[in-house]
Amino acid sequence: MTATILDQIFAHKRTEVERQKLKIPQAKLEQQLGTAPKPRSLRQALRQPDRISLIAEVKKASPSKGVFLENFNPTELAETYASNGAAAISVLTDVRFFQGSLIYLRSIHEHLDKLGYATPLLRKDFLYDPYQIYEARVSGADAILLIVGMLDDQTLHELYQLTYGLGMEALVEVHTEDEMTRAQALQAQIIGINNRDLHSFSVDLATTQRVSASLPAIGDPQRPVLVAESGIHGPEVLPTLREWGVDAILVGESIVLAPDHAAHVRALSQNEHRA
Ligand SMILES: O=P(O)(O)OC[C@@H](O)[C@@H](O)c1c[nH]c2ccccc12
Repeated sequence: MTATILDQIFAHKRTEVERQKLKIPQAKLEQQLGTAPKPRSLRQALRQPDRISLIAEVKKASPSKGVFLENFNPTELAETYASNGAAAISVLTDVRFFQGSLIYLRSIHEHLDKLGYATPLLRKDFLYDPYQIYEARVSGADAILLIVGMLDDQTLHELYQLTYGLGMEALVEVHTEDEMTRAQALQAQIIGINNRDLHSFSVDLATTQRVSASLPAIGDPQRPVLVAESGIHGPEVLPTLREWGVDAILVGESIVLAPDHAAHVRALSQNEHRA
């Protein structure tokens, strides 16, 4: 089997995390927990009865498509998202492949705080080690991403418990029916279905419909908050997603590539469809 970009990402991530641990040991991060800002609830921000909520992503680049934004200003972008109706903001912190940074997360938190926005922030990265969860918390994350496909059940469980133990929430990402079964076994409260296959990078929106079929019925209080992730270009797909029982969408590329970021965020956020 040839090494995919995903394999390269994992291999490099290990090096990155081990290097960070030498710079700032976990004990040091744990000491900083006392002064870290109190997390806001992603779940509450996403679950609106009559609309699809938008998680807008601060995304400079991707491994499959390269750099999206030459003049990338993460705090300005986040401000545009928050002031135009995004319910939450996803901040990519992977350095090598997405050209993100934990520093962006921290500065976005500070910037929005100063402006009076309490928009929850999601740390978007390839998380596999408790160290990264502590890192997220002290950097101002309210929630983190856990990708089921890259974690064994024990690690998944451990990271999930730690996340909630530290007062944050997890967006548990799946791409297949099997992964959905594992997310449900975890009793995950927020489940994201990634329409993009992380191995081939091909995108198919129908993944959301297919993979969500095993969830409790729409309206059932046991049903987790459902997020459709990736490949969403414009508001025209929102009515269909609503029919499929989607509570929120996670959008990066189409926003950062839009000529007018604010207008595109507004278009994706203002979608009141009465059921
Ligand atoms: O840029 P898009 O197609 O709107 O997708 C956003 C988001 O879903 C995507 O960035 C993503 C979903 N899961 C991930 C895991 C790692 C890195 C990135 C991702």
